[in-house]
Amino acid sequence: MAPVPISSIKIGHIDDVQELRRARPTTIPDRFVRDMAERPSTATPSMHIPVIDLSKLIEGDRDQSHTELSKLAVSCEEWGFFQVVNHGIDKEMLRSIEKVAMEFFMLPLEEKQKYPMAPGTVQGYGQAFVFSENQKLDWCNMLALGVEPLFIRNPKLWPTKPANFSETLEKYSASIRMLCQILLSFIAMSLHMNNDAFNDMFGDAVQAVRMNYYPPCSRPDLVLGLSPHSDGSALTVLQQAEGSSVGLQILKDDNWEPVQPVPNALVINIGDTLEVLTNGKYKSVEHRAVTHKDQDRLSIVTFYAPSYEIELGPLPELINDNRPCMYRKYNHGEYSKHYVTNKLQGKRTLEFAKIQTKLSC
Ligand SMILES: COC(=O)C(/C=C/C1=C(C)CCCC1(C)C)=C/O[C@H]1C=C(C)C(=O)O1
Ligand SMILES: O=C(O)CCC(=O)C(=O)O
Ligand SMILES: [Fe+2]
Repeated sequence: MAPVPISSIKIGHIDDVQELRRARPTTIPDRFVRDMAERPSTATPSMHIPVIDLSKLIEGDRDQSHTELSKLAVSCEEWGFFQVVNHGIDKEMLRSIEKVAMEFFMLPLEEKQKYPMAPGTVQGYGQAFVFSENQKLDWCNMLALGVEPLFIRNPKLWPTKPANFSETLEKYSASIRMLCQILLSFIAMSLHMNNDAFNDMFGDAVQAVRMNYYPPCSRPDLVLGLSPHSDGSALTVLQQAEGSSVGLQILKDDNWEPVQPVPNALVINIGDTLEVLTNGKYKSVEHRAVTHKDQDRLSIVTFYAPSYEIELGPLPELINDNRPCMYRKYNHGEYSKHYVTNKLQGKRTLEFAKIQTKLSC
């Protein structure tokens, strides 16, 4: 995907938050301090998003799989989020990706800066989605990499330290890819569609990984770890590293609700692409990350989306009198370009595809 011309973007100096934390300034630099309306409130109760047991879907008896499939439908329709347990990915694999990611973030800044995320691009180490000097910054360091298909990879941005980084990421990504395909087949079934419908439609699916490291922040009440956004993917798989602080929040009934991690579960969320394909039946829900005063946090996020060539739009079987067509047809490559060239701003990116007037599809 073509990066935005670097010369056209003035983003100013971006402080590295791990270095900021180390320096322990008495005040938080202004570029990180959010306007009042955006600041996270402290006293929110922790709520439990639905938990789906994949083993019941795959090998449960008729009743179990039927009940779990209905739970999956409700999760996608009412929450846009669920946690999946018994997903088949070994604990060792989960720990090994956490270990290499953490080892990378703990390297000296000069080493990490060998893999810079250039302004206007989304791959490498740094802060993505920054397009102006007066944009507020997230209290987060990230390493984002395209994984599949091979042409989206930029091998120069794959860290050589720790030595087993690439091998671990390859193995992890292959198992997460399989999980996404399995989940998409059950999601299709939950919509009374053929189980292969999405996997066949997606072609050679695009897969990218983003590792987010949130150092502690002395004023978690003033900053955000990650700005509110919905994901542009079809599905996102989010791993909250073992021992991390609670940090993910989802917008539910106009309240920011923290997601309590379930040990070894993976958090799955519906991205904009499935919202469009299902004509808004399944929701791509806004979410953000907050920071903690004393604890750091690591999340490993996989975005899974159709091939760039694919033309998308609401599926005809999900358009009816009760649910008139909400989105126009578009090319997924164009949407990806639109997504990565705009700042994260709630669900605004999806306006790209929204039908504003009462046109038919
Ligand atoms: C920091 O990056 C993101 O948050 C992100 C980007 C993903 C990508 C890469 C790192 C490499 C090239 C492909 C892609 C754009 C997927 C979010 O990804 C979402 C946004 C879209 C669109 C999507 O499919 O996933
Ligand atoms: O770190 C988190 O919990 C949220 C990450 C996220 O939403 C993302 O990377 O898109
Ligand atoms: Fe996200």
